[in-house]
Amino acid sequence: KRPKNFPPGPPALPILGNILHLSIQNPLEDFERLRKSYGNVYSLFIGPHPAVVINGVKAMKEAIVTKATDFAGRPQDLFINDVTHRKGVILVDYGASWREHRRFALMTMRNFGLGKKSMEDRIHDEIQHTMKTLERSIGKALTSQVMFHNVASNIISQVLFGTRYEYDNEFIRVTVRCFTEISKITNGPWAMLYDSFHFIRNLPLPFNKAFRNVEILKNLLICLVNEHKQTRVPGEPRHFVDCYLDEVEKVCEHASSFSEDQLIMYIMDLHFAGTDTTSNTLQYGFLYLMNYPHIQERCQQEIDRVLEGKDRASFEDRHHMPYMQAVIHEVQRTANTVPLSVYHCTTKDTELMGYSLPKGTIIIQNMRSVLNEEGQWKYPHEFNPENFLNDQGEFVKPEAFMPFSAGPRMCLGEGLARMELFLIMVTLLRKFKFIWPEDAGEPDFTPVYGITLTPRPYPMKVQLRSSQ
Ligand code: HEM
Repeated sequence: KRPKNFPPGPPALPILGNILHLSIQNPLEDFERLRKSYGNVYSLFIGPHPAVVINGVKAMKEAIVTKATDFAGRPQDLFINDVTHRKGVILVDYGASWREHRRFALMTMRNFGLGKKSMEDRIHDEIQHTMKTLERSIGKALTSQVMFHNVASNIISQVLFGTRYEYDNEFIRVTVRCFTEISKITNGPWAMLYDSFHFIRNLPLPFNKAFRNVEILKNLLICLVNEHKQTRVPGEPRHFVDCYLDEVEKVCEHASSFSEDQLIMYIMDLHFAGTDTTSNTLQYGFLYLMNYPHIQERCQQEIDRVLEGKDRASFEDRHHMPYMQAVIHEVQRTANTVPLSVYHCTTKDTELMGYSLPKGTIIIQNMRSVLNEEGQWKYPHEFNPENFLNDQGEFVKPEAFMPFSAGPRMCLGEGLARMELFLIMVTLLRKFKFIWPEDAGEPDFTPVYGITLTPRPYPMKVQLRSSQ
């Protein structure tokens, strides 16, 4: 039963909640359909759990920016919480442990070069390896799927462990596979059934694969942390893991939430969040650029002009590349990489757009409702970089651009992701032309649903650009 003055929504059935109103394969269309019937703030029951779906910039900002802390919790009784043992940073509830770990990640990433030349160097080093993969594929069709996951995984690995892995190394192959599978299982049909029906939680059903994958990843990370413990010099950190271990030693001196046990899930969180998001955005980026060759060419003209005489792009160059900036932002807008953000929950009884929401209500951000919102974009429903250009051809960012969400829980890797997207796309487009193979048929932009949206595997042909 809906609490008093709770947002409206479709009638919920006992035990089943609203599961029959949603496609368990991909509920995104249903979220849009329900918005048309019930408005920008409506409610659903995920089994016994009341949830509110937020749509459109106005409601979204009121919740996660204006009433920030009221909406900054994370639900704790879902599939994903059991899989990640309620540790780490992404899914941890609003409170001291989350705050300390978030602050630590932001500070340590800055100390290890974010916003500085050293992070650009790491990204460029990794791009060199991708370029070799592409050079070997000239004239043949290749699939970009694993390639972009490898790049993104290695960049965040450099920050976390000070290491990159050859693309055929066991560690990177297993982690990328496990991350990709977890991303799909976690928002997939079995997770939805797990969240709705408590009695199936101990049964041997397909969702157990996510638990197995997390165990595999945990064991790999425990070995890795143990190796680093053998060689570290306290007080002289080489990377994120060393910094954290220094912090754990300080715990003896003052109360803190830092522990070695936390560390494993924490680095898994950062590694996962840093891999599956950027790589899927890049995959969409190149899919669009191959199918809109005039846009690809216009990017290349701007890149050639701005980088003339320079060996490589720097992140600062973005200020002289309004078109490239517009294209990258348009890729992010249309890719809608994290379609339901990460579920929030209310930390106390609160209100939203005149409705009353009790403490503990699950909050689902329908990101598409903002990224495609009519009235916010010149061309809400098409891939068109003009969405980010004004009449003078200057780059502008409308307030509805929020693929990283907003407020206290907003993505803490935004700075890194933006640097990666810019340097990778500019460097690859400067050297190569990306071509949709003639025999590949019509492109399919329909995403595979999960925590992240992924394009279906597609072929790509590369040619060296004659001017380079
Ligand atoms: C294109 C790339 C990326 C996109 C679109 C993206 C998007 C998001 C979104 C929508 C959230 C949820 C925010 C909320 O709950 O309100 C999030 C959270 C998060 N992201 Fe990202 N992300 C990206 C890249 C990264 C990278 C590279 C890292 C690496 C460090 C990262 C780390 C995190 C973490 C740790 C959180 C949880 C923050 C918290 O709960 O306090 N993300 N991201």
